[in-house]
Amino acid sequence: MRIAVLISGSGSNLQAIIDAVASKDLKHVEIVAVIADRNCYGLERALDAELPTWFVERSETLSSEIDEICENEKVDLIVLAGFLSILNEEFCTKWDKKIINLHPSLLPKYGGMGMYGAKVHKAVLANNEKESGATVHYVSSGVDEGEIILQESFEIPAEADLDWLQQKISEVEKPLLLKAIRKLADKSI
Ligand SMILES: Nc1nc2c(c(=O)[nH]1)N[C@@H](CN(C=O)c1ccc(C(=O)N[C@@H](CCC(=O)O)C(=O)O)cc1)CN2
Ligand SMILES: NCC(=O)N[C@@H]1O[C@H](COP(=O)([O-])[O-])[C@@H](O)[C@H]1O
Repeated sequence: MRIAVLISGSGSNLQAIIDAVASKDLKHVEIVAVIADRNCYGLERALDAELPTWFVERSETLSSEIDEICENEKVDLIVLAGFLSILNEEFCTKWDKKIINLHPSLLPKYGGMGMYGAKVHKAVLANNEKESGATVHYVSSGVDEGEIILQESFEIPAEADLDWLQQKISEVEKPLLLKAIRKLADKSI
């Protein structure tokens, strides 16, 4: 399965995919494109791994530029791994059930516009939630509204702070994302 990974940040989840492919923990998967919408450390990770990499500026044409790359590279699955631009309706319709997103909460809670990165963790802690987790879902035109593929939850201890939650989410979401990609890759054989 030919995958494109879309990033906007440090790329630790991209690195998890890179490492899983290299170690054959993720079989029948090839990263054929890494696409960033801003300068970010994830780009360095992609270049270090000598992966085909694109930088697409945030603009009205972002979705169509990403579409062209994914068409040209014959992408089978688009993985949003910390990607922070909203893909337009035309793109989401065309690539329906071929785009997945990793989100750092138990959707439908703490999803939608404005809910990304530490903003999610701060909201979860502010509401004194007793559990949280990560979600992998199909991407639809609405933000974080697509069909859920997999979720992994954990209890939040009373003494948990932002650092604890960020670390716990980071630990939980990487195997969850790999499990989702593996599930879709196995289906595609
Ligand atoms: N059409 C869709 N596009 C995207 C989805 C989606 O479900 N449907 N998921 C997001 C990822 N995401 C949460 O998982 C998310 C990303 C960004 C935002 C947000 O509020 N973004 C801000 C800008 C942030 C920035 O560029 O620094 C905004 O658009 O104003 C919310 C949720 C990826 N795309
Ligand atoms: N709403 C989307 C969102 O918040 N995604 C989150 O961004 C981080 C990216 O980390 P990374 O760049 O190190 O992979 C991850 O925690 C991911 O769940």
